[in-house]
Amino acid sequence: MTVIDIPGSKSVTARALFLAAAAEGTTTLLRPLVSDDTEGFAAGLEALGYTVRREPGAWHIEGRPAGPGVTEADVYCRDGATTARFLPALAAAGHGTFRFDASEQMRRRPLGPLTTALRTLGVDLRHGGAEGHHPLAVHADGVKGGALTLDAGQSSQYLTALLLLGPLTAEGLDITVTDLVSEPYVEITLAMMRDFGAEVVREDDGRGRTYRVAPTGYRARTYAIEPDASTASYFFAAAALRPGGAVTVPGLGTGALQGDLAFVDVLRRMGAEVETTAEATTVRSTGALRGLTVNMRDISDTMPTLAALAPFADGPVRIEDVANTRVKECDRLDACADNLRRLGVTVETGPDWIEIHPGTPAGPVEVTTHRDHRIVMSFAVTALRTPGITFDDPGCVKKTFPDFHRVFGAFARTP
Ligand SMILES: O=C(O)C1=C[C@@H](OP(=O)(O)O)[C@@H](O)[C@H](O)C1
Ligand SMILES: C=C(OP(=O)(O)O)C(=O)O
Repeated sequence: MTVIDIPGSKSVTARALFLAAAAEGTTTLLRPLVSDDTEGFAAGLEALGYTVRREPGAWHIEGRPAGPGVTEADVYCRDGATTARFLPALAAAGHGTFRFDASEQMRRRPLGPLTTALRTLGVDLRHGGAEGHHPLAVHADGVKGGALTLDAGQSSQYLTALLLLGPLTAEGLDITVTDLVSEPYVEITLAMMRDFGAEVVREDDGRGRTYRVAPTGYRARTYAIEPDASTASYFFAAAALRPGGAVTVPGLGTGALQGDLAFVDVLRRMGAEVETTAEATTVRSTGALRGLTVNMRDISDTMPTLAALAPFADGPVRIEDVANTRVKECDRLDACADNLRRLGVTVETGPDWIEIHPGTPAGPVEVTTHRDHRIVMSFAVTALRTPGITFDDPGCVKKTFPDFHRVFGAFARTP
């Protein structure tokens, strides 16, 4: 049985950095993810005048409940959507002029509903180019709070950014949501806000759901980051694929925060054996890999993992309700379909679905990654059974897992 230590969760690290920065006191984050996304988030905080002291295995953040420690800043968000969407909300609670920009890839990704919501709250926010995209400037003078309606059908990160801002407003925030994808990420947000002292409730009525956030601020604490469940999906998929394969991931057990751990339920439906204890999750191959139809609206970061595994199933794999994967690091439905077709696999796609037929992928093929870490890590699973797969940009895994090739390669070589 191979035991793999998976690096910390990107989503939990990003939220913890926001909460620590906004809290009263000094927070210590244990086992934060160290990758381009989270280092970019921490660097963004530093540009805004926060202090982040990094030690191996622990980051210490001095909180500033009054907001950024500078009155003017330029923040570069790299490729990270958590950085690009959460930090403008943090800046809005402060006082000053804060300019944000991001990579070409991130500039293409939308954030219009978030910028519209911030303006509704009275924030003077101006775009440097296209409306609803980076670059943008926040001319901040605190946020009074109030009520707003939000469409988070394209990204839950708009809602998370506003929820995180809620406790920093003068009067609190009521957010009524008309549509929502990736809902488990909002559950992570709510749980972590409460861990840092916030009061937030969710009410459902005929019109939809409303999140009511009280103006409590946040309290610093020591917080341990759990391993990244989306990263773990490549190892779980590999274990399910390899004859006699098995892997245990410690730190992702029944109490895990991340919805993406539900990827193992998909593998179980396909025939793998899955065991989840309080401390860990184990996936074992049974030799069977069945086709299935699955709705991945809640766990769409694992759509490419399943797509890359799918040709080896004994029937078609149809993945539904994943339109928002078209506005990630790349259009992931098209990227998965194109690369699978180049490997000789039959694939159909629609606006929000993909169907992959059984087949034997054949190289040599250089996978077109579109600088998307998940395309690389997913097709590394396909490569376990397909000689001749290479990548046009293997290094883009640095977004969430700089050491992926070494760790996954060593895992693949274990008998
Ligand atoms: O809040 C978060 O940390 C995330 C939410 C999800 O995005 P969407 O809500 O845009 O689907 C997910 O895909 C992303 O990797 C991380
Ligand atoms: C979509 C992703 O990242 P983000 O939206 O945080 O940039 C991802 O990590 O798959």
